[in-house]
Amino acid sequence: MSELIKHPKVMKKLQQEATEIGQGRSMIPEEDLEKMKYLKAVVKEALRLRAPLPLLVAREARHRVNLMGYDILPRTQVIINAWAIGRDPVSWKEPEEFMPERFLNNPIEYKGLHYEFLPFGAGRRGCPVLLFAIVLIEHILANIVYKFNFLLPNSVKDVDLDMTEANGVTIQRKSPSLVVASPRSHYM
Ligand code: HEM
Repeated sequence: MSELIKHPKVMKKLQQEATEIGQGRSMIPEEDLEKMKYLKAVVKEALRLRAPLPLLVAREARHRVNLMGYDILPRTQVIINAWAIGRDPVSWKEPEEFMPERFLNNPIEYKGLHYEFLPFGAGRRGCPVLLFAIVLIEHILANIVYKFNFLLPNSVKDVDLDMTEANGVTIQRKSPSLVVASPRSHYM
């Protein structure tokens, strides 16, 4: 939500898609989420730039491996930084920018097969509820942007929104998110 509020053009495009798919109904049903290609790109981009669990569950090396010149001995604890992987300039153009368009017509998925994008981890310790989490996020986001506009209070400008992240196991903004939600008239 913070990235959407900071990027009003992205929010507008997402709301246009929601209006098209919602067709004036009281709610966008789960079965229509598949048609919302821009929504899916927005969710992926948020997971790339703001990986909610930045460090994956720690692993232990089973064999000796040489990785980019580093010798990793058996039983070494390895911590994988999914947050940094999602911002690696080798894999991502303008990695610090929030640009959902990068995921349109792009086969990269978060299911643990594309190692440049691991918001849910990978392998046998990968997040077991990935599909449930994605449906929840998409369904809630589709419906709140369908029904509401969001403005920053106290004349704060979107460009000035402080996106500093707090330290912790999960990522969240350091300052609280204060927004004013107003109903969209007839969801238009
Ligand atoms: C946006 C939502 C979520 C994200 C981005 C996320 C991400 C992750 C990540 C990165 C891991 C570590 C994977 C690895 O090390 O390879 C993980 C593990 C796990 N997640 Fe999620 N998760 C989300 C939601 C949830 C929810 C809603 C639940 C429970 C209802 C959940 C339950 C778990 C559990 C139990 C593990 C540990 C699996 C294991 O160690 O074997 N996650 N999740």
